[in-house]
Order: sequence, then structure tokens, then C-alpha cells
Amino acid sequence: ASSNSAANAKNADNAAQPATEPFWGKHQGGITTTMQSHSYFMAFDLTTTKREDVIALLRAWTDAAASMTHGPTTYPAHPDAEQIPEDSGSSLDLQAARLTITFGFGPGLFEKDGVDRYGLAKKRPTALADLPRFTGDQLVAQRTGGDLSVQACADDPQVAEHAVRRLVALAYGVADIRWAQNGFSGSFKAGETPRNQMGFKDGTMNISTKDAKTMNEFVWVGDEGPDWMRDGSYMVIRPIRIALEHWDRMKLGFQEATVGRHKYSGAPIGKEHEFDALDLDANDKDGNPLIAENSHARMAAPASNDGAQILRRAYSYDNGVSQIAERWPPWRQAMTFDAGLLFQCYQRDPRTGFTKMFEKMAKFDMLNQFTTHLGSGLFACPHGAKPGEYIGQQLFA
Ligand SMILES: C=CC1=C(C)c2cc3[nH]c(cc4nc(cc5[nH]c(cc1n2)c(C)c5CCC(=O)O)C(CCC(=O)O)=C4C)c(C)c3C=C
Ligand SMILES: [Fe+2]
Repeated sequence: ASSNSAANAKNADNAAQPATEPFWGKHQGGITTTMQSHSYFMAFDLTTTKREDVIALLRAWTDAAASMTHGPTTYPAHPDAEQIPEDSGSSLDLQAARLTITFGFGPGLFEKDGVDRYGLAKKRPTALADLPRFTGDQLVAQRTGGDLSVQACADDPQVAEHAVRRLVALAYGVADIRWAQNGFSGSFKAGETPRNQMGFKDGTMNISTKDAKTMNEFVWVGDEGPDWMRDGSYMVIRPIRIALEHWDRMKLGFQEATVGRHKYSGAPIGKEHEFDALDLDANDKDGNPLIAENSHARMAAPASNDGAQILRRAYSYDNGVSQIAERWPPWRQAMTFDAGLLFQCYQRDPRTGFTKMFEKMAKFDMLNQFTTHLGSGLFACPHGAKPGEYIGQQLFA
């Protein structure tokens, strides 16, 4: 718990964040970066049959990502009416706003429908094993999978959207958009944990990115490799719709029992302060567990998962409203918020990270009454690059 409580020191630095984040480095940006206020995630299907096209795309993406991250985020306005502008220009005059761009490789880069399109099938890491189907999964193809992923995060939504659009333009004829989701993170004061749409502080217990030992044990790929993944990480991303209207009709006590924490303070049930230790053995006067057996906080705690830990970096999303048929009485059919959490986590191996944790949660977590997993992505995010290299270069060497 001590390393986890340190996690929020990251929020304490927030007021003094530099306007730009480094692109080049041992690790890709956007993994340990203090969460920006906005995010734009996109997954692509590769349409080319040529390995050289994939390499050229990754080189173009890397160069564009480095230049946009370091600023200016776009090319200067182009005076020639006979030319197509090199860039949409939608971020002209805007600061880089701590933009980061993170790239990932999905299973389809290595092999698709049994076809080794780019001579990479033998290089698929064992840790990039397809996720199993979890209880309750309602995955739709339009929000699932992808051969490549990009995610732009910035403190300005227009900068993040511009960055993804530029990468889409560079992918023309080589990769098509498969699915996308933008998101936001509740603004917070220095040192405070943001709240999610359910009104609870979300991110209290997380791996401290400054704790190198824990990061090396649970987040960064180590000697088990492969080389191109060492110091990289595997990312699981899942758009999870939350039945917000249903949640809003629940009594406070039930909301708190479901999460296993108090709503306003964020403290574990029975405690006062947000960072008080989660005592899973504490009982009430009748001998019942204070933190309910199937509450979210208990089910997700490392102690309930043989010590498993993941680095969470989730954003809320809101796509407006859409029609839904409720599965609970009185079986209402109505327009409801198409909103929830774009859950995202990084880990050294998804089999011992997300899958280990979620297999049990998917069956028993009380939160499941309000949440539906609508999509899923699994991506290998290689280590960072040095100037002159491109992301994933070692994989193609
Ligand atoms: C399998 C991983 C997880 C999924 C899926 C997930 C969904 C999900 N979570 C919330 C809200 C909260 N989560 C909180 C804690 C928490 N959640 C996970 C994992 C998953 N959550 C972990 C590992 C933890 C930390 C547990 C610990 O170390 O003790 C909390 C409590 C506050 C906090 O610690 O951050 C909230 C609130 C939602 C709304 C959601 C799906 C929509
Ligand atoms: Fe959670």
C-alpha cells in the first residue's frame, strides 16, 4: 500500500507540468506521463500486403509524432493555392499542451486469418496471446481489435484530435480506421484524485510510476523479451459503458458498498481518509466484512489476486445518447447516455495482469450490474525510440 499511496504524488506535480513532454526515450510517452485532460485513441486495420509499406508508415508516424510532440504541433500555413496543405492546420496557434503519442501493435500485425502478411508470425510474443472471452462480455466488432493503435493525449482536446488526424492522413492507402474513442479525465486540483462519472475518486490505488522496482516487476517487459518489447509494455483497452441513469437511482450506501469505498472522501469503507489502508479483514459488529466480499475495491486489490498489479490509465468517454433496452425491471426502453470508462491498463504480461484480475471480477464484481464491456483491444507497445529510429524498428530488423 505504501507504494500505491505514493501514486498520487504524481497529481501533486500537476500544477507545474512542462508544456511539452519528451517523445524520444527508453519508454514511449503516454504510459507514465501524468494523465493529460484529454485523450484520443484509434485502432487501425492494415490494408497493405507489403512489409515495406508498414515500415514506411511507422517511420512517417514516428517522425510526425516527434515533431508534433515537441511543437509546433502543425506545419506553418502554406501560401500556395495550387498545393494541398501538408497538414489540416487545425492546431495552428495552439501549444503542444503536453501532447504524447503512444503506438501499439495488435495481433493482426503478426498474423491475420492464418496469413503471415509481413513475415512477422514467428515474432508474435507469447504474452500477446488473445484475451479469453470474459463473463458478460458484449463486444462489438466496431469497437474491438486492431492491427495498430495510436493514442494521443494532451491538455487540449483539439491538439489531441489534430494529432490523430495527421496520423490518419499519413496512413492513407496503407491502413484504415477500425475504431476510435476519445475521452476526458475530470480536472483535479494538485494532489487530488479525479472523480469518474459515478462520482467516485478513481485512481487512488495505482502503481506509482516513480517506483522503479514495482514498474519493473509489473509494467515494463524485462529480460523475457523479445528485445523489441524490452522496456515496452502490453496495453489492454476496453470501452465499458456505464448505466449512469441506473446508478444515479441507487442509495448512497449501496453505491459505496458496490465500490468498497466512501463516495466523497474516497476512503475505504469504515475509514476516514482516501489513502487509509484497505483492510480486507475488518468486520462490522455483526461479523460481516466491512468491505463487501464482491465489492469492486476488494475484487481488484492485489491481495485478492495473488499479488497481481496493473498500471491503470483510464479516461471517461461520452458519445452523447443512444437507445437502450434495459435488462432489469421495469425493462425500460429509452434514450440513455452512451458513456462510460475507456478502461486502459499497462502490464508486463496481460495473462498475469488484466486477465488474472478480470476473470474473477467479470463473474462476481457488484459493479457489473452497471457496466458492460462493449469492446476490447490488446496491443504490444514497444520500447521508445532514439532520434533517427522509428517505433518498432527492432521488430523489423
Ligand atoms: C480488471 C481491471 C479493472 C476493471 C475492468 C475496472 C473497471 C472499473 N473500475 C471503476 C472504478 C474504480 N476502480 C477502482 C479501483 C481499482 N480498479 C481496478 C481494476 C479494474 N477496474 C484496480 C486494480 C483498482 C485498484 C485496487 C487496489 O489496488 O486496491 C476504484 C477505487 C479507487 C481507486 O483505487 O482507484 C474505483 C472507483 C469503474 C467505474 C470501472 C468500469 C467502468
Ligand atoms: Fe476499477
